[in-house]
Amino acid sequence: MVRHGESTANALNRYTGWSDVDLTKMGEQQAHQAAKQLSGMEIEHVHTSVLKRAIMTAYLIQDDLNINYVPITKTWRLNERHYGALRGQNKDKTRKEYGVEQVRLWRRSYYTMPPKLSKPDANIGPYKYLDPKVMPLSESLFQAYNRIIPYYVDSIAPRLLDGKNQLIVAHGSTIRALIKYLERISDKDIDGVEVANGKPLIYELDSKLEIIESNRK
Ligand SMILES: O=C(O)[C@@H](CO)OP(=O)(O)O
Repeated sequence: MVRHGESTANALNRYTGWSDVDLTKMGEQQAHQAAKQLSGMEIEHVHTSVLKRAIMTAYLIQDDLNINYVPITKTWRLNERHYGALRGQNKDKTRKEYGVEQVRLWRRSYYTMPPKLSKPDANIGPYKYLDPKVMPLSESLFQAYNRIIPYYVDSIAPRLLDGKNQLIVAHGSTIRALIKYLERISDKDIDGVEVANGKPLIYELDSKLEIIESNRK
């Protein structure tokens, strides 16, 4: 699992969520670094979100590994957690306005929802055929988990059971949800888990999809 490289919003310290922002030059370099760490692994399927910071990271990694031919699935289910009305705001500014503890809860608690949008985003582009009823106004990690894990169960686990290594290029909270599921981390303890840009988390699983080894500290 790889979190996308640094985005323009990360560089400006802004809440991002479903905003579709580009990678910075540093973000592209982080993707190349990630590819170096993955070299030698036989990857048979790539999964990413419908957000271009993850898609571009995936493409750069595929290109460096010379596995451009490997099928890639882009799904809204792997999108970052939706940051609601915080989207686009500067994180330090919100700390000053709402306090450090409130911001910590919005960013890292499992059940806290960020303030909602007044109406959902338009059903256009990658969301054109997505049931409007599931377009979020904002999401807690719990809500994001409930859309992410069915994708893991339906589309990633069957290929793992078939012995296939797969690359998931996604987002901080998407990957936190997957870590929570794979490592059975409690609702409380997940608030201490951080995921760095462009640093592959490699899990080796047994035939029951339990972890044999991982490089996550
Ligand atoms: O803004 C976001 O969408 C995420 C990831 O960059 O930020 P945070 O780490 O604050 O959840």
